[in-house]
Amino acid sequence: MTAEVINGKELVGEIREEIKNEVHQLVQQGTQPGLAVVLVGDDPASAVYVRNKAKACEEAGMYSEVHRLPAETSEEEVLSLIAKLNADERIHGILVQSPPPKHIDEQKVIDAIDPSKDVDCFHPVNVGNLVLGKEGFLPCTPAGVIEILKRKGVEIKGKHAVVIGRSHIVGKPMAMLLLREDATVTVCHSRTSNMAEITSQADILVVAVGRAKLVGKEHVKPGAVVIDVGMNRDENGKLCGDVDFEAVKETAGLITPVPGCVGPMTITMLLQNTLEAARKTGKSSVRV
Ligand SMILES: Nc1nc(=O)c2c([nH]1)NC[C@@H]1CN(c3ccc(C(=O)N[C@@H](CCC(=O)O)C(=O)O)cc3)C=[N+]21
Repeated sequence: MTAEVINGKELVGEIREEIKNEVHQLVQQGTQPGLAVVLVGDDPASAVYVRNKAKACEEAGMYSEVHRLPAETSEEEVLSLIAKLNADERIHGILVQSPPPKHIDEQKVIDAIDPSKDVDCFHPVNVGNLVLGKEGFLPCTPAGVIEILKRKGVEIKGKHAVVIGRSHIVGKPMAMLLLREDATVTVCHSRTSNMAEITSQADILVVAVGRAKLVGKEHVKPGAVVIDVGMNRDENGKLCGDVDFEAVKETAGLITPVPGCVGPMTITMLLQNTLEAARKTGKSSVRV
């Protein structure tokens, strides 16, 4: 058996087209959704992501601004920029690229973001609402994974979903979202023993660890849906996920490629959240 490889470009293109139409309508009502991205330091990978986010905003008809701050910027200066963006009526979404340089307390910066502008869904208020199942922003990468599953017609309810990884950004909120969709959820991590035994029971396997080729054929039940959130460089400097794609492709039923699926879908969910934030705050933006 050979897996169907999900065409991420097609999926993402479809959703971005929908978002673009909704942005257009909102602009006609007098509000242009606006996103501010804050990048502290000069990590080259972060610079690429930030550029991709700004470009996606523009293509969707949104306003975007990128604040590039030198690596030695003080925590105080970042906090004062956040305060300015919180008060800026043109800005509906604020994202501080993670991770910041070590001298900056990331949690402190996140706590300073107005929760109604926290399009990453990293603020404790939004994380709390997510866990309680209340309305609010959904974290971009996990929300993107759910979107992929739904658009591909994968049933989640009653299925065994296994998440590998327990980060605050992906693993934990991913488990929460799958639970909200009525999956039976197991979370594996670096201290899990007999991981293959557990993951090979999964109907849906989401891998978010950050280690190239961690997941092989022995980890995957024949016919399972495998979602690869990893973003690594292999020995030749080529982008690759956490899943040994060539091996697992033979076993899985449905699989996501890296690059070209979860990454662009994450950015799409960021656009979605920014649009929602603009809708909620209503009339405060640029008048056209
Ligand atoms: N506050 C914050 N929010 C984030 O959402 C956030 C962050 N910090 N820090 C870093 C991670 C990483 N991340 C990616 C998003 C898109 C791609 C993406 O589009 N990847 C392309 C490839 C891009 C390339 O060529 O390098 C793909 O998978 O096809 C990758 C990585 C968001 N993150």
